[in-house]
Parts: sequence; C-alpha cells; structure tokens
Amino acid sequence: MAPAKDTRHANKPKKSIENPRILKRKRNETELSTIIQRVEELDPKIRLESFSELPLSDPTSSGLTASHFKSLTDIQSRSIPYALKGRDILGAAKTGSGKTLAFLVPVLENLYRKKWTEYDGLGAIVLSPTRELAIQIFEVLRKVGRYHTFSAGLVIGGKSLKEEQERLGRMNILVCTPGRMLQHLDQTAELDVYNLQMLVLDEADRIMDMGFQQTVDAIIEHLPKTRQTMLFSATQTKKVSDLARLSLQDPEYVAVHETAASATPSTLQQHYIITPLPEKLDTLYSFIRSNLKSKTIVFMSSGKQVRFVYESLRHLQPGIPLLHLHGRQKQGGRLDITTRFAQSKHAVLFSTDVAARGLDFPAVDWVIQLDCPEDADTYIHRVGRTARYERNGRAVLFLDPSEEEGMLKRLEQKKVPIERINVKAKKQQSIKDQLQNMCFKDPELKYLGQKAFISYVKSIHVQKDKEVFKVKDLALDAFASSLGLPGAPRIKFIKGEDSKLQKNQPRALRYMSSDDSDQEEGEKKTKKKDGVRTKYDRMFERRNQDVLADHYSKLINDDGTMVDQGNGINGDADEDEEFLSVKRRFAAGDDALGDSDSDDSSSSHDKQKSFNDGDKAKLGKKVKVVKISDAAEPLIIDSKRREKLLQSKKKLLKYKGHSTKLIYDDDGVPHEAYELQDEGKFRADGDAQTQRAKFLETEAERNRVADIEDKELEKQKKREKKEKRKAKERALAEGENGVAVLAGEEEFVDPFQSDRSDGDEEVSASRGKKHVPEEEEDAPRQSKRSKKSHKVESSAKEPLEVNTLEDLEALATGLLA
Ligand SMILES: Nc1ncnc2c1ncn2[C@@H]1O[C@H](COP(=O)(O)OP(=O)(O)OP(=O)(O)O)[C@@H](O)[C@H]1O
Repeated sequence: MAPAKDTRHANKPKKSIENPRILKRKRNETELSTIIQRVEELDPKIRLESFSELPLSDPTSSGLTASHFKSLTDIQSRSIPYALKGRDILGAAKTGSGKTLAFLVPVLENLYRKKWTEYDGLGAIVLSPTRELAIQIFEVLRKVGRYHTFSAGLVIGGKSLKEEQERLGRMNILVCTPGRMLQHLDQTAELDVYNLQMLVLDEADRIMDMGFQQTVDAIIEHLPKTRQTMLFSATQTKKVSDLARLSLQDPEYVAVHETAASATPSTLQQHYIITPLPEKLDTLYSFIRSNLKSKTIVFMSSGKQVRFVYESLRHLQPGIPLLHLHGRQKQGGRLDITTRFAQSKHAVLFSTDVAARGLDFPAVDWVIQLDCPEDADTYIHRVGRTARYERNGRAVLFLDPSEEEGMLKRLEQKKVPIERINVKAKKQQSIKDQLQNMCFKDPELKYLGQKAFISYVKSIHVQKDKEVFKVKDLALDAFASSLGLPGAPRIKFIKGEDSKLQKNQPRALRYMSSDDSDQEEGEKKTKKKDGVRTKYDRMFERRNQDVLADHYSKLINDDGTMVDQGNGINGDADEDEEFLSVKRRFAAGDDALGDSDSDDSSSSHDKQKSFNDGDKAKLGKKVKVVKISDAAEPLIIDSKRREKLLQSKKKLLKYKGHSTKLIYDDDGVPHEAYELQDEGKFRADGDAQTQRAKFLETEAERNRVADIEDKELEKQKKREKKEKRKAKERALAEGENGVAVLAGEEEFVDPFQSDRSDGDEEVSASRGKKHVPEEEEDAPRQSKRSKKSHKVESSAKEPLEVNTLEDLEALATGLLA
C-alpha cells in the first residue's frame, strides 16, 4: 500500500562501502532486521526478546547483558507483525504496556527495509498531543534507533521557527505536536511530505478529539493518501468518523486487553475517598505529610489550581520536595520539572492533565486525583502514570459526595475496579487557619486563591457530564474559606451557551471576559450588602491593587506592545490568560482593570464624565483622555500605540469630506466620475428606467470581468511570491552544502540536554553518515556540528540538580519536625 519508492535521486552519490563505521552499522541493522523478520513469522502469541534495548543480537557491543532481554509485551508481539506488513493499525492496550515500541520498531524497520535515505524525504511522522510526550517518544526513538542512520527531529514549538525550518528539509522521521507540525507544513518550503510512508498517532483518541480537530484535519490534507497509518492509545477511538478522517484502509484492530476484567493494569490498586470539597486541601496535606517517602502525582483541573496549591503548600513546608507542572509554563521550565520529577526518589508533582497521558515517570508510588477527572478515559490515563510495566502502584480519587454516584457509574461502565477507603480521622490535619493567615498577609496568594476558586468552579460548570458535575451541589462558600479566602468570589456564567462549546474554546477566550470582573463585582456587592465592617474585613476585601497594577504595567510596555510576563507568584513562567485581554479601549467609567469593553457608545459617553482622577491614577501617569471631535467619544490614551492610532485617526478626520474622484480625459480636462449628461441627448436615448437597467447591466458585467482578472492577478502574485521564497530557501540550503541526516549514534542530540545547555534546540538533530561519504561534507558545517556535539556532551556531564534550595529547606524542616 505504500507508494513506489521515489526514484528522483537515482543518481545520488554511492556510499563508500570501505568505510568501517558504515560497515559496522550496517551489520547491526541487518541483525535487527533479521530479528524483526523472526517476529513477523511468529505466531503473535509467542513472546520474544525485548526491543527496548537494541540491538539485541550483540549484547557486548551495546553494553547490555542477557538480563536486558525480556519478553515482548502483548501489544508489541501482536501489533508489530501487522505493522511490518504495512497494515493500518488501531492499537489499544493498557497504560504502561509498551505501546511506544509497538509503533517505533515498525517505523524504523519499515524505513530500513525500503532502504530509506536522506534523499527520500520525510518517511514517518509521529504525532503526540503534548510536548512532554513528544520529547519522551523522541528519547525512545533515539535509543532504539541508535544503530540506524535515519535523520530524526523533534518539532514541538516554543522556539524559533526559522531554526527548525533550516533543519527540517532533510529529516526522515519527525516526532511532533500537531500545532507546530501544521505550521511547518504550511510554511516550510523545504519540508517534503509527498513521499511519506507512515503516520503514527500516539494517544490517538486525544489527538482526534475536538481540541485538535481542525489542526489534524489540516495536517492530513497535506499528506499523501496512500500511507500506513497507526493509531495507539489505552482508550482507543473506534469512531467511524475518526477513521474516515484519517482515510484508514482496512485497519487491523489490535486490542489486547479488550476481554480483560479491568481496563487498568492489574498491578494497580485503586481507591476513592469521599471528601467534601471544603476538606479537600486538608486531606491532601494530611496525605502528603504521611507519605514523605513516596513519589506522588496530584492531578488538578486547572493551571490556576495547580499554582495555588503548590504555592500554599510550599509555604507550609510539608517535608518533601514539591513540584508543579501546567501548560502555561515556559518550555524550559516544563522540561526541567519533568526531568527533576523523573529523577526524584521522593517528591510530589502537582499537575494538570498535561501529564495525564503517556508520560513514563519511573517508579511513581501514588496518583492522587484531587479534582474529579472529566471522564473515565481521563481517569484511566491519569492513574496510568503509576503501575507501569508490571510494577505496583496505588491511586486515590477524591470525590465530593455530589460526584460519587455519577463517577462510580462511569468507572464501572469502563471496567475500572475501584474501592472506597476512609481517611483516618486522627491523621487528618486542618490547614484552613494557616491558609487564611497566609492569604491575609500575602495579597498575591489571596489573589491566586481567588483565581483558583474561579477556575475550579468554571471547570465544573463547563463539564458536559451533568450526572457527575453539579455546581449547585457544591459548598462553594466553605470551599472558598478552605482556600483561605474571605468569601466566595461571585462568578457569572454565560447563559445559554453550550457547555461543550465553551469547553473547547481557547482558555484565554473562555475566561477573559469574566475572571477579574466577576470577582471584583462579587466583592463590590458584598461590600454594599453587609453592614458594619471591621478593619480586618476591609483588609481582606481590598482589591490587591498592587498586584493588578503590577501585572498591568508589565503587560503594557512603554511602547504599548504586549510583553510576555513570565512571572507567576514567585517568578514562575506562567501567565494568567485574562491579562492578555487587558489591553483595550477603556470605556470610561468601566473599571479600569476589570470589566469588559462596552460597545454602547452612548453609555460610554455618559460614563466618560465619571472617569475621575482616581481612575486615571489606577492607570498610571501615562493616561490621557482625548476627544477627537464633539460627536466622537473620547479616547483614553494609555499607551504609545494608542496615541499613534489616535494621530492617524485625526489625520483621517481632517481629510474626510474633501476628496472627490476626478477623471481626466485625453485632453487633460477633469471630469467627475458620473457627470450629468445633456438633457436632450438623455431623452433621445430612451426611457430612464430602461437606460438605468442597461447601465446597471453593463456595469455589473464590467465588475464581474474585472473581478476575475483581479483574482487571477492576485493568485499569480501569490504564486510568484511563494516560488521566490522557495527558491531563496533552496538556494540557502544548497549554499550550506551540508546534509541534514540526524541519527549518527554519537550525535543524536538529547532534547533534554540541548534545552538545558543552550535553551534553543527544538528540532533536535544529529547526523549519520551512512549515505554520505565523510569526505563529501564541508568543513565549516562539520566544525559547527562537532562544536554542537561537544556542547551537548559537556552539558550532559554536569550532574543535574535535583532539588532547589527551597525543596531542601522544605525537606529539612520536615525532618526536623
Ligand atoms: N518489551 C519490553 N520489555 C521491558 N520493558 C518494556 C518493554 N516494552 C516497554 N517497556 C517499558 O514499559 C514502560 C511503559 O512503556 P510505554 O511508555 O511505551 O507504555 P504505553 O503503553 O505507551 O503507556 P501509556 O498508555 O501510558 O502511554 C517503559 O518504561 C518501557 O521502557
């Protein structure tokens, strides 16, 4: 089913068979090939040696011993044979059962058998829903493919597109996230996919769901229809629509655990506890305190929750290193955190679902689900971070009484065995007073708590499974107070909107209109309602102006451009998405930092009158209020950009009404576009209505023709522009006279290392030399490469710092306590 191999490069340079390095590699590859051949011939039930450490045939050469050779897992032994025959595959197997190798081995082996070279272009794409998982897959590919000479790259965004573009042109295998891949398919002229043989979707059901729908469809449009497609997940999609979107051809459904009693690993113990929402944090803290010698992941529903819980528990110093991970952190920070957690023996990682799928952290003891997962599939993936590949693990789900019945039903439907346990009352500690004290002293923490509260409530509100998630049944006031907040921030929900739609909206959009405004409004209303206010009440209720003003001034730079904040409560890299929506026109009278824009100009005009000095002060010294004309509403100048905008508006207004279109005839006499004709002549031409109709007809025809010509011209221009760009990029690439083959064994760049060493290495690449004799490579490029390898090597030698000072402090305090 794969297309005939490209013969474009029939004249490509012959590789030097005398080169001993090439011979050595070739031998290893042949051995690998033979082993896989054996698998192909086997009855799929028979277990073979593991591919996890290749090559298998020569332990001494790879430093491996016989103990490394374990059995193939079920999914590997059953799907690899089909995959090697070029069949499309729908692979489903429990978490931690070795699906990664089940697709990477065939990717390598199929390309090897087709004698794929750098000249054949991109042979395989592996798509992953998250950057972390893509990095992990790339790492495994690096290991298993180290005796191959294919070039492979990691494309996960977050870094310079240009730098990636330079290297992508000659890759054979790409591991990527959908968004960045599409960007390259659209923009990188050198990326040649017309010969693509294999497309793999890891965590396929996630990639095919609503969040990625448009991106994935657009990617598929770029790819050739005749290719092998493999989908893997612990919760595989069987939706016909998904299969149709991917143009799967007679796929083999390899579902190894379909008849198993449980959908989760048998080595996993699963429990749930009923803990009312206001007691959740107490229970979590008590759990952490009594498991200081464990490695735990705690899942929450939003990044803001993660930040608040991390920040507040960190202050309490439980005696174990705490880490936190969510999607709004910068890439470098995310990598550092996952690496630190992977290397830690005892630690707690607070995370959103960004870590729920695919990540293979070694030896995780506990998975705690502090917030109920949105569905049973998410539950299965979250708990799958422990009890991986025959190891033991334990998982605890925290449920509010209102969630119990619905969630248990969902889990039962998905064959998840789970038992209730109770918390030992004498071990339960309350941290409510401490949190209140902390929030009182630290307005930033209180502000974070308010955001965490709002994002939690909203996350419940947008859930589509209303049998499980019922906002009205939650004790919200008590929950707010358990976070240390003086009262529950009031939240407005968008009425009548489909919750699913909201949920799939970009997060910034979903929340931008209401977070701050709701919270402030809630506070204002509480103020009005209540009677006597104490000093403490007032302090609690003050609006953290310092926090907001600080954020605000950071958002609007001197030149009015948005700046990347990168500052969480303690210099964290994450951002609050609603701040991104701050830069806008302030309808006067609106709260300068909170409420949404008003389109009603009359009301904003009225409001302008009340835009007083106090409000201006909130915006800082740079604010000017300017009126363009009597009719126009005043503009608030809060940035240079807005000032420029105003200037150009003024110019426009100045000339408005003075321009007339004149047409000059052959004698240079000006005429108006439509001049009145001589009346006698007009009458002679016939009835006015007929003339009008005729005129309209000819003009419409003229427009139609002009429109077609314009469109053609536009297309032509675009084509020329694209051609020029492509030619330029090609010329540049050829000028370099280098070969971007990546997978030389010593030079396969470790994405973790490269990120740490120079922080600018998204397409991690190294080069092999099988198909290009060394003497053909130009010196400058070689030296650049060797410098790079050296850099990576030296950074690899530095021991990775596992704990921060704060973690160590926390640990020490805990031990002393
Ligand atoms: N044949 C094997 N022998 C020994 N260990 C293996 C074998 N195959 C995979 N493993 C190990 O099992 C662990 C889990 O593998 P992997 O990450 O591929 O699981 P997965 O099925 O993709 O899980 P998830 O559904 O969570 O993504 C890894 O640490 C991997 O090295």
